[in-house]
Amino acid sequence: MFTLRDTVSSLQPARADDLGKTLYERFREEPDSLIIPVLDAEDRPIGLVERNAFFLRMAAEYGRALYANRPISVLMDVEPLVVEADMALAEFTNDSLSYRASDLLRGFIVTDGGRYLGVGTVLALLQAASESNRRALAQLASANETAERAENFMTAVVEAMPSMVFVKRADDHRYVLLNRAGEKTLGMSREEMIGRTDADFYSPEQAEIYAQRDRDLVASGEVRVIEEDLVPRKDGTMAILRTKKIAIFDSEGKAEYLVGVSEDIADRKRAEAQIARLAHYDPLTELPNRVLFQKDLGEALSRRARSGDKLAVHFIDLDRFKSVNDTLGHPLGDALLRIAAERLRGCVRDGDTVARLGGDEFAVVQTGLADLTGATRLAERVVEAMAAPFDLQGHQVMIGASVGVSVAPSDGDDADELLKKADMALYRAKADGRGAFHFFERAMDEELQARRALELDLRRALTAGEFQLYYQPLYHLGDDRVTGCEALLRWNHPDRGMVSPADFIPIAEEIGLIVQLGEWVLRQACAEAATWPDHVRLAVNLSPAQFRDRALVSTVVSALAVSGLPAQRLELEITESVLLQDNVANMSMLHDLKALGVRISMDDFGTGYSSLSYLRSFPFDKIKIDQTFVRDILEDSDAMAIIKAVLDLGSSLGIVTTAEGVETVEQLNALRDQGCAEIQGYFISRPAPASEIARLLGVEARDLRVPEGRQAVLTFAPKEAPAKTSRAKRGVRSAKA
Ligand SMILES: Nc1nc2c(ncn2[C@@H]2O[C@@H]3COP(=O)(O)O[C@H]4[C@@H](O)[C@H](n5cnc6c(=O)[nH]c(N)nc65)O[C@@H]4COP(=O)(O)O[C@H]3[C@H]2O)c(=O)[nH]1
Repeated sequence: MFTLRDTVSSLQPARADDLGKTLYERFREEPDSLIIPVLDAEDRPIGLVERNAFFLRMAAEYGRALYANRPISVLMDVEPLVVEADMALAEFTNDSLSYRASDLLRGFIVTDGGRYLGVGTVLALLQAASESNRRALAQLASANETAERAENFMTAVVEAMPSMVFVKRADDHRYVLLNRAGEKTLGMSREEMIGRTDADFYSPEQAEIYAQRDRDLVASGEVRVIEEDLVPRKDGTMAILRTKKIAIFDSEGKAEYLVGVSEDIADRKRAEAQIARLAHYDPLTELPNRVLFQKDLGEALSRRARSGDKLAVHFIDLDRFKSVNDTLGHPLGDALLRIAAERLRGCVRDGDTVARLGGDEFAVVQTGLADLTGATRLAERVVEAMAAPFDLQGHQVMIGASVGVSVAPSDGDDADELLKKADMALYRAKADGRGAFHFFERAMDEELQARRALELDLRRALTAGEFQLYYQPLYHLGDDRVTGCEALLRWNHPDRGMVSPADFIPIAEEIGLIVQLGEWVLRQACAEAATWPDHVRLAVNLSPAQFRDRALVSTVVSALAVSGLPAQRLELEITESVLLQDNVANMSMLHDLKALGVRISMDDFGTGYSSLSYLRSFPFDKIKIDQTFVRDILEDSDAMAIIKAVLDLGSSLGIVTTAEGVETVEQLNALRDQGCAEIQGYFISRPAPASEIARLLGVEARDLRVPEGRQAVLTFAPKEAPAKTSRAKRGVRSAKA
């Protein structure tokens, strides 16, 4: 007996928890699969995903981003028609008149004992019917009236099929059938078509191609697929069809009919083109994305190798984009990126590639250069174009851009290498003050290697016990004694010797090590300070990056509890950048710390924005005047005026003021004359290890005083050899602000 088992083609199913991107890849690799059945863990069918519906969904804006990583169970839109394999075709055709035509046409799932076996398609039904040489139909006919029902069924199905179905006679290639979808696809009625051949509709060349295909089909006896065929419609427009054809043979093996099913793939082609576009273009700016940029750069480099010209890669980063995005919101941030992309397009020549690599990073491939003049000009044009104000719905915004440039062949001839070197040059342009461009130089590579090595060493240093704390006294001029010590971190590198905190703290911030390191400093310093006399406070620097760690307050609580140091003896020094970034959260942490009884100092005052509003926004216990003012106090009347103003401000707000970097008795006396309460600096003592400080504090408690005289009295010799610092100290803790 002819059963549905004979119509099953095995089609690899998907699992409910597979991801959308698995389906996407399968549909692309298997153009024959119109559906993919979805199974549960026990191999039972639970759904179907349709090719066209799926592609349209993935091609929609953000479609891929939305669905690619979702499980297939979310993407199933169709309840499958499930039939058991042993069902007789006769019975199926009987029953099938009650099914929805679309269920059948899309394909139905055939199971064996409830478990998935494969899919049945209408085309497979037709084919199976011919292969069994009408045996099935004859049997059906004998089973009273079933043949007629089967034929009715077949006709109903063929008519309802959304794909074009046509049948020709195998001997003279005359059309004998065209379904409704076929009439629509070709723009021709069946009356016009039936009884004629292709030669009656198409050019002789076209008709001959079709005739040859038909002859091949009969000769091979196999299913043939024409992946993409441009077929003229009656009105002259073109249909894009994918056609599957089979020949149907009679009992003597003579070809009787040629059956074709054509699918109009114009929509699918459009969706695929859209997807290809999404894979290569940035939807926001419509510029090529990183993938296409790298492809274009690779091709441009091959052309360059033949022509011998130079080629430049410009890596462009918008300078203050993040703050625009944060303050004006993402829609205006997007608008800015679109305008920036437009300006960049306006800077380059036709044939050069402008791409958005992501975020606020863009890149340009500039080809056909005889020397570096052209590259310099382009970089200048980009910097200039980005420096002009951006009008964002009435907000005038200035951001600027920095550019790093690498050149082939002098900096390399490989896409990744050139991009990497342009990036290094960009890093330098930013470090040099932004709004500038820089060409790659070999030394940058060496610097980068050195920095990488330092990063690796730094990650290791904490466990290797290479960090140590030094302490520098804070001297109270009114009480004439040391009333506190500031903990200053030292890294004793096994090969490099002492590395300055100005060199390694910014790196620790960048690589995220500062939280761990800062916690070590707090715990170590609290433990050491707990052994000092009760009136001596401990000051500890906090990096803005430590405020990103929501556990900061509990770390402080724990360091105090474990060491037994009273909270009132701990002073935390912050810079104003802590108040600049993520203001609300940081402010609430500062209040929590203050509520513990810990004192909060504003460090390096006078170097940044020094906005008075910061002093009003939080009840600071202390202001530390930056050492640059103290250094100039005797020579520069402006420095003196600023110090006076800060001292007045401190006293009117009831905040203690400390002057940093006091190196001479003249500076000390000048500060004392202005009413400064507290000083810190080499004149009192250089930073020294804990053991020295403990000794000093013991001695000092007995008899050391700073007199009105001329020399330093904390006769304690400077113990610290100065560390080599390659960067200015200023802004060390605000590097990431
Ligand atoms: N020329 C001169 N310099 C003086 C004088 N008196 C003190 N100094 C130096 O000035 C710096 C004062 O620390 P800072 O402003 O908080 O500046 C510190 C601070 O911002 C940061 N830092 C140090 N330790 C830590 C730490 O444990 N955590 C964090 N987050 N930052 C730290 O590194 C910066 C540099 O630290 P150091 O190199 O130890 O440099 C120290 C100190 O050695 C003087 O009379 N003349």
